Amino acid sequence: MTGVCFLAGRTAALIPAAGSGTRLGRGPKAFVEVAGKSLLARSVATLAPLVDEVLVALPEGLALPEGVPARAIPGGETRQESVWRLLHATPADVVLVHDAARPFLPEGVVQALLEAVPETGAATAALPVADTLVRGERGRWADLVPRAGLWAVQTPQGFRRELLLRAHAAARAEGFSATDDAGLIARLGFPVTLVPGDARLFKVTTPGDLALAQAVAAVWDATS
Ligand SMILES: Nc1ccn([C@@H]2O[C@H](COP(=O)(O)OP(=O)(O)OP(=O)(O)O)[C@@H](O)[C@H]2O)c(=O)n1
Ligand SMILES: C[C@](O)(CO)[C@H](O)COP(=O)(O)O
Repeated sequence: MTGVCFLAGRTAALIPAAGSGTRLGRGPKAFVEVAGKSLLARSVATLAPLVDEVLVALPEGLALPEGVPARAIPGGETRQESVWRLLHATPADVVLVHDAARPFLPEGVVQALLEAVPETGAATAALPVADTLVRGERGRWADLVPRAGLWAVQTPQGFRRELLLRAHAAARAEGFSATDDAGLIARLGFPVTLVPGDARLFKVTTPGDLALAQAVAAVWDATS
């Protein structure tokens, strides 16, 4: 174990990076570069010094970019399937699942997650919702959604690996799919700790996000 000494056992970062980046429209998204560095390389750079190993799920037939300190496996058809495969590729006791598509990961968020996991077995970075929320119908305002108590869920998400494996296995057995891993745990009735996330942890999803990422990179690269 390298950076964190309050956890017993081995820790692995699992990075689902096998998506096709359809909404961004620039090919496999993990390989898209921002200020000369791929989204994947940026995500790995924060995590590698804080865990024992980094595992990445890549699109079939693609290899890791040179110099990325990780081990790669082929990903699946969905994010959930990619994480399922990653979970089977490590013996680690604690896993941090982090989207390659969230390239600006403050170290403090990782440390907070690693401190939270021993308490409940599951924790996620998340931010309280700051905007007014509304349900729309055919482009028109239908109902106001009270935002009190609502959080926007980010990654990383940290888990005892056995617990996350159990949650994934249950979901697979029932044909259930979720947009993230913490949701699979909560669905079984287990607690998930909400750890303060960070605005810079936004997910690069659309071309507009890529423009924002270019601007953040200018500051990030100059200060970290
Ligand atoms: N079959 C898949 C699909 C997604 N991911 C990963 O899950 C993360 C979040 O997914 P998303 O942002 O939706 O990425 P894409 O699936 O690539 O985007 P899109 O839905 O626009 O195609 C990304 O790091 C992506 O690479 C994955 O590992 N395997
Ligand atoms: C896992 C996630 O990033 C948490 O917010 C999100 O659910 C991924 O969603 P996507 O539609 O697969 O990008």
